[in-house]
Amino acid sequence: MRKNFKTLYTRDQIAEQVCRLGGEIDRDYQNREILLVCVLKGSFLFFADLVRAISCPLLVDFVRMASYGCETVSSGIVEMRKDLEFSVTDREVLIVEDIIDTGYTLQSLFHRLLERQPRSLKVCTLLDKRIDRKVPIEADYVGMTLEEGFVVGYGLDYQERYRELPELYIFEDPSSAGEGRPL
Ligand SMILES: O=P(O)(O)OC[C@H]1O[C@H](OP(=O)(O)OP(=O)(O)O)[C@H](O)[C@@H]1O
Ligand code: HPA
Ligand SMILES: [Mg+2]
Repeated sequence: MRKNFKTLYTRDQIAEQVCRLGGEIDRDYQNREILLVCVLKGSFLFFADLVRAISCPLLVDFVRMASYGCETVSSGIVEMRKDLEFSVTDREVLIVEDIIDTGYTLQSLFHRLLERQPRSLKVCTLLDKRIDRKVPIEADYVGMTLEEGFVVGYGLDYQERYRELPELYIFEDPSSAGEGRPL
């Protein structure tokens, strides 16, 4: 293992939480159709696993939000680079995020979708990092809480790298980006 990657959650630990979340969502939606919204890019692997852990009927759609660029600190300016294709009006909508950190990304998306008058609007996040939260926004379904650190792997990036790693890691040394990968 390279010293700049510290394992946060293994594949099995992630799978266990995804399975739990799928069960909670099934219990709450009671077989009603859900429009699941994948927040690209970071959520793509979590989303792909979560849809297969849910038994309710569902539709999938994708938005692209971005605020971090190449930094590990949010710019606070959230761009919607790709909108949904489905209308959310009168649908049961569930936003699927990989991580809530400052909350700026989710807040921006949540308010945009709320204006379109969904029947319900909820949030599921794999990781909830509360320490740097700048706006009061909470998820309805949380995989794991995170105390501190910048996370990569399982969809999450640092400067667009490491999304493909199957586990979640704390990335300890941004200055070494690109030099190594966990072995
Ligand atoms: O709560 P916040 O501080 O807003 O941070 C969370 C968001 O930041 C990351 O997206 P990013 O802007 O890096 O785009 P990406 O998903 O393409 O990596 C992450 O995937 C979340 O969507
Ligand atoms: O810890 C993180 N990792 C990757 N992207 C992020 N965006 C906000 N926080 C993070
Ligand atoms: Mg990112």
